[in-house]
Amino acid sequence: MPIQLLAGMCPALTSEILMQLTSKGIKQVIDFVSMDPEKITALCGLPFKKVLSIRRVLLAQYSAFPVNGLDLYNEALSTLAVLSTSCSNLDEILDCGVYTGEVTEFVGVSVSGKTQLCQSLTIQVVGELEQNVVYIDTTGGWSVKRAADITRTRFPQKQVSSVLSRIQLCQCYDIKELQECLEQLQKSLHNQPDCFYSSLKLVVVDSVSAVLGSSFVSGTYVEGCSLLQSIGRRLNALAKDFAIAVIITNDMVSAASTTSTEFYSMKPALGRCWTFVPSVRVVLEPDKEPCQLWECKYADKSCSLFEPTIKAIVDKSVRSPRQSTLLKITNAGVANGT
Ligand SMILES: Nc1ncnc2c1ncn2[C@@H]1O[C@H](COP(=O)(O)OP(=O)(O)OP(=O)(O)O)[C@@H](O)[C@H]1O
Repeated sequence: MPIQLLAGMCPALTSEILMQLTSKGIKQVIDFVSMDPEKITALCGLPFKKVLSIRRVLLAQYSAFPVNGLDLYNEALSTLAVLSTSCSNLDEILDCGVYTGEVTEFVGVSVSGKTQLCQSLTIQVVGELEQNVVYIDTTGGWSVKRAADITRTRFPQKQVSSVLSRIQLCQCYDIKELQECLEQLQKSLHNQPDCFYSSLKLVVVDSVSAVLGSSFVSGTYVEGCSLLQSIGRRLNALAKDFAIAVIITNDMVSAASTTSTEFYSMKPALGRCWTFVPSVRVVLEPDKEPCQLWECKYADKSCSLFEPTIKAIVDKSVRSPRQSTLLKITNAGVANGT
């Protein structure tokens, strides 16, 4: 803040003193309060006591209220929540579940179970914790029938319609729509137009990589990257500012391998400019060939017999080491694998 703006606000800071300060290069309030008062006295030829009194007034009026480390720690604890996934294997590798204030990413090839996991977690949060969820679907993968089936199997005593009414579904099919949707969500969380937002604990984006293609095709590569980074920042801001858990999914794509034994290897579609976004990244690897899983994905009847097993590997985490576990997709959603 320029020191000139304080003219008339602090009686001791007269226009002559302001001129003397600015002529000696002390142009910002921060320059004044951070400089040694004796140095200011010598530099500007001002009385030492006057400099001290101006400094005291400025510090009292304009500095932030001091908070100690313990208060900050307690505040962080009170806003932190860990949402259990209902699957003990997954909770174990995630250090008890999905954390509010963080972005958790699930990466995997097509049919590796990313959407099933997102739907499963959503039903868990609305059914068990009775908290609200915003589900942003960019692939058309959200299925009300599947959500209702998981609800009926997991919470037979609850009314499906009342559980599902806690979910707000948003469909976006390009990166700009996604950006607008997140912007709108941030505004709604600030203004709280209805009580839905005060109990919002989870935001799901399935998938971020699916909206990437359209923007890279229609715009330049740099434009696509900057849009992607702004989405990443927005997701993190949502998580941190409103103590919400954010779950996103990311596809795997083949890329030229750096080892001499393989021609290509699989890599997350959202590349380097995305790596700073998630605090936790879990890679999902199905045990079956994708073609078998595709058959099952589009043949509803066989799914319950099939129950594919998925290996979940923690690839990045601020808490737990790299570890893996087995999961299974069942009629009741994601469960422990054998
Ligand atoms: N009711 C069910 N019971 C058991 N397994 C199921 C059921 N419904 C779907 N599946 C399994 O879930 C898998 C599909 O997972 P999902 O659609 O979550 O994949 P995905 O990683 O999101 O794929 P994509 O990236 O193509 O959207 C299939 O292997 C299918 O067999």
